[in-house]
Amino acid sequence: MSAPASASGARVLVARLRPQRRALLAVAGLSALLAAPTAASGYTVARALDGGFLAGRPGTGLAWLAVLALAGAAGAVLTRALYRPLAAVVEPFRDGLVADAVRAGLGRAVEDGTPLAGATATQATEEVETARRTLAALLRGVHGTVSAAAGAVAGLALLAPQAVAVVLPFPLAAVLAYRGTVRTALARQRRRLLADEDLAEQASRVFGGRRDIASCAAEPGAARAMRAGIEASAAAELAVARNRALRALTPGLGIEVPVVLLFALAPWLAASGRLSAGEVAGAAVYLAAGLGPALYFLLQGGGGWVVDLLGVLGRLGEVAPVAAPPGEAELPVPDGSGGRPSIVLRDVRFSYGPDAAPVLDGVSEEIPFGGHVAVVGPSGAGKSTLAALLCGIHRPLSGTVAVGGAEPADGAGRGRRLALVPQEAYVFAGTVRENLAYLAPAADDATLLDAAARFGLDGVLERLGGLDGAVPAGGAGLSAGERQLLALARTYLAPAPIVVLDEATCHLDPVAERRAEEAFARRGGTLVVIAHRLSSALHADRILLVDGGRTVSGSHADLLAASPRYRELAGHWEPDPPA
Ligand SMILES: Nc1ncnc2c1ncn2[C@@H]1O[C@H](COP(=O)(O)OP(=O)(O)OP(=O)(O)O)[C@@H](O)[C@H]1O
Repeated sequence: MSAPASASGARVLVARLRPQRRALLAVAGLSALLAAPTAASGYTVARALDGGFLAGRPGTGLAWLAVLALAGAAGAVLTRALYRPLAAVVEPFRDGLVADAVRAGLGRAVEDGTPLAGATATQATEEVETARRTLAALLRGVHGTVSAAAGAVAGLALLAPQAVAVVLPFPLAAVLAYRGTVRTALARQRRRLLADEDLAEQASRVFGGRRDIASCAAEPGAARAMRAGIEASAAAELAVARNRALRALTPGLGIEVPVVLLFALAPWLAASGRLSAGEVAGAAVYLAAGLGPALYFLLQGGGGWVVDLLGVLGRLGEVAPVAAPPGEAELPVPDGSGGRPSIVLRDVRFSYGPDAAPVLDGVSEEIPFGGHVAVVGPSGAGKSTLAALLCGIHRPLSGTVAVGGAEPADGAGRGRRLALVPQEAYVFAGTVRENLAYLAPAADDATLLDAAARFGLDGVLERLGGLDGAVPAGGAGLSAGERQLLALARTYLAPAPIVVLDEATCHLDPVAERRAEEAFARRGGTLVVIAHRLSSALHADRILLVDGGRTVSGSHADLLAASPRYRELAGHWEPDPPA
């Protein structure tokens, strides 16, 4: 369990850090410069002792210590300069994770009808915040300690190459011992995250249903369920803490043991002429002040943070993938499904309340794959109700509705089977690209521009500043028609093979409406248009008249001949726009 978790956590980490490459390079560059003051530390101490204080030249010793102080000051200036690029890495990283978690939660809600519940909130807030805080702490710690460790090893190799072979195996052994505990740590951390999510889910169910719980006197059962969740979460937390305690022992092996060894051997090293007193002191400085903080950071703080970060990112990667959901290869619209019809309504009855008169009463229709159907009828006849039944917004009281072979409200991927454009076009704050590509995140710029051109959006794009132009919240500054065109182009790009336009062109002039319907007709797939103009109906393969709870369908000529209601409607419609 732990290996895939860490691998998927690492994938999310890489994917989310990739856009911040430049800031990361700045962090790495400044960190490399920070190695210099540490590399100088042991050497200056050795020279201060051997060439200064121990040689009876305190002035020289003080001068070397002044060099040490200057190196420390330079390190402080470099550390300060690091904070700007660090922020440029961490904040966009958090924003990206929040966007992934919210997008995935909404995607599940739209596609599978999974309600947006406590787990999504925990993912988008608690888990993302843990990831942000951990990454920030890691980067802050890593830049100083990695450079200090590199500086210490380089300095030690220059000052006392003989000491390197004696001293370095200890920190390496400590790292290996620590590594042995990581696998268990990852598994335990994942169990803790799942327990927290279960608890949040349980709490949102219990709090959401508290009135029902009170009215059924089900409080003891609800309390038992909550207690079980809390106990599971506490047990998982305890298991993580135990693992941490074990790991906390490893740094001593890496640093304290070799420092003691070095001092124990110092008389022999000095007497045999292998190391001077100053070099022993310098080597101890490298160990304690250079390698020591790095190892403590790695094994006590940073290593645990890596485990936490990979664990939490692994979990986020499971529920909120960074990669765009549908690839371009999945997008093409099927041109048929083994001869099965695209939409089937069988004896559908629907009313808005138990005592309300049915809006639809015994409707049976079949729409083939690739069909283009216009739904017409007098105001209040039930056209939008029919569209809502097709989309699974309402369920029939009796009878069945099947869309793309499945019940509209159920099943995974319903958003990939059918897309609805309602009369009120939804346009959100973001770029034009984000608005267009919302249902087809994998679409490239050329595809987006092509779709925009098909809907006559070139002028709008030019005005807003192209695909990167900003769309204000609610589409402020765009006309109702322009908002509809954006929503239509977005749906045009969607993978769904069945599209329902519910008066989605009502704010367009007849020419723009015609262009939009032609674009959808050429796109392929099944098109159901709730029409408000005769021209829309005339361009469809089939017209479906909703009237008095029933439907009649046929061609324009069929309906003119058979239906007085249709003749009446056709008489009131605007004439066709001039060609
Ligand atoms: N949420 C609702 N609750 C109760 N009744 C509703 C609801 N929505 C629609 N109705 C009623 O159901 C009937 C059908 O409404 P619907 O909106 O489907 O008609 P329509 O043919 O789309 O009308 P229009 O062309 O005016 O948009 C109407 O009598 C309407 O008042």
